[in-house]
Amino acid sequence: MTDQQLAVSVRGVSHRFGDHVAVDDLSLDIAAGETFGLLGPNGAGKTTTIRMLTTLLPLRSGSVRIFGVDPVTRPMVVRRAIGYVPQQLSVEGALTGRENVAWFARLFDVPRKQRSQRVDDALAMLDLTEAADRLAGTYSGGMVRRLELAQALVNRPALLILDEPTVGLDPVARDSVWQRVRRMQAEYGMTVLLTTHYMEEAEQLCHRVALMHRGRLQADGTPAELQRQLGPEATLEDVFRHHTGGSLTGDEQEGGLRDVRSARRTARRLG
Ligand SMILES: Nc1ncnc2c1ncn2[C@@H]1O[C@H](COP(=O)(O)OP(=O)(O)OP(=O)(O)O)[C@@H](O)[C@H]1O
Repeated sequence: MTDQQLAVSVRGVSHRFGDHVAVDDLSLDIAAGETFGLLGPNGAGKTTTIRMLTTLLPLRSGSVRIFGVDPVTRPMVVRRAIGYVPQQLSVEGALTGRENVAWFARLFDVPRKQRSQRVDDALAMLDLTEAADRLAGTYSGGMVRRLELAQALVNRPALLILDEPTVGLDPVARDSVWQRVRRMQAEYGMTVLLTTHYMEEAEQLCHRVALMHRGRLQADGTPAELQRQLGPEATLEDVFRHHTGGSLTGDEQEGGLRDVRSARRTARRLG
């Protein structure tokens, strides 16, 4: 596969926080147009990896290419190609849904003449047209998440990166986010990279997945391939448990604290 057919190519990437190795010699490829899931328990290194791909963290060792472009030497080209929905809230409650998306359109340098159409299109794609002129502070958790997707979509990114897109949402809101992600992907043909703890989400959305544990890549392939390797009856959750030593939440202590943080984030979202 050539560099252009690869949306993301990661080679031998590591990242330390002090003595702690958060990402350890990671290599993976994501083909253009596929939906790729980065799976792993709390603290596996998923967000750190994403932050390096999006140029938010410096790349200290190894190499990354986004559509063949080196983010170290051409960070602006890479940033323009990427739409990023982080775990932290990126919606301003005192602005309307439309104003939130318009703000992102300005941030991303969407040409002035196209802005209002692009904002309308992004809101429509996420089924937020009717609620567009309400303050985002009045939105439900699921609507906030859809508004964040609309923000990330407004510059028509070639690569959409979603960090735990449905954490803290109820099953109905989760399903509605999944539908929109599928629709966005089908309509714009973009590459999607998402992280998730939910194996059902990975099975529903992802063409291929990679499993990380303690900073290292443990396995990658299609969900069906990984399941087959383990046995005829294996589920993706069995695969996950097999490669992470049985834990869906990582190190118990760390998982506890991080779960609280994640629940707080969700509560803020909903509140
Ligand atoms: N800014 C930081 N300073 C110090 N340590 C950090 C920092 N960010 C992350 N870490 C540590 O690096 C490791 C990987 O964290 P990371 O957030 O990448 O994991 P994750 O797989 O995204 O987890 P989660 O699913 O909980 O978001 C963890 O042990 C975490 O505590």
